[in-house]
Amino acid sequence: MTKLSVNINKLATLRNSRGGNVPDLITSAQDIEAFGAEGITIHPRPDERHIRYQDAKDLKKIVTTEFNIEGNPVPKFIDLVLEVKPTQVTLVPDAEDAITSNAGWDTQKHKDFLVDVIKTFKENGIRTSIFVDPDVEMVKGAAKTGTDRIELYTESFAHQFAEGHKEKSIAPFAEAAKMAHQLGLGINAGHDLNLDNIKFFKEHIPHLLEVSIGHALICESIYLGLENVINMYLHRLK
Ligand SMILES: CC(=O)[C@@H](O)[C@H](O)COP(=O)(O)O
Ligand SMILES: NCC(=O)COP(=O)(O)O
Repeated sequence: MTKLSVNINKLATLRNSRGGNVPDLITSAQDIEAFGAEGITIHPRPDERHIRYQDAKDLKKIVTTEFNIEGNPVPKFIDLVLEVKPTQVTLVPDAEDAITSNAGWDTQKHKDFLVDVIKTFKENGIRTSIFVDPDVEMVKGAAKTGTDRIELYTESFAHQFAEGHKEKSIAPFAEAAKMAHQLGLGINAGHDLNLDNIKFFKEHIPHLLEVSIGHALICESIYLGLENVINMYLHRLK
């Protein structure tokens, strides 16, 4: 059974674009859970361009499924996570100016740093996951950090899958996942997963515990909801 955690960054982007509180992230998260999602993911970035640090605190009060906070463990982020105490923290090596996450950890180069922060989070009862590329050596390095789980960075899979290279797209992920399972690591995955590629990914990655999906899920929701909403307006305008 693979849990679906919905990343609500894009709802915050929409809210912030108008300066008000529409859509309301609290109501949205509650509805997303009511519709069956098994987790809520947020990825506050240092510039707070979508999720604000205050959102993390407010969401903690109402999320009843798994609450997953992702981000680069800079001091401000570590303090936030220790205060909020989500179910899971996912560590991502984001550059400050990155448009979106674009690489996994070098788990060998950053081993000592990761060991330290992971220990701190685990001592506070927070499950840890670290974002890694589908590279067996990086998975082996992850196992040495003490993390509970890894999150496989699926951008390369999604890109190659969309170009029709299905077998090539999944091969490194299947290998990395096999190694992670052998080493006792839980397996999450995320980035650019969507309605077209998720079934294939799930079928080829055994022991997949959780996927976090945001950008595509919100775009798909807008598109698949358009017909319904346009008709509701037309009905009211009769
Ligand atoms: C780690 C990851 O892949 C996602 O959290 C993604 O980075 C979402 O962040 P943005 O919504 O800022 O693109
Ligand atoms: N961890 C990945 C995530 O939360 C969502 O990524 P995306 O679906 O917005 O690419």
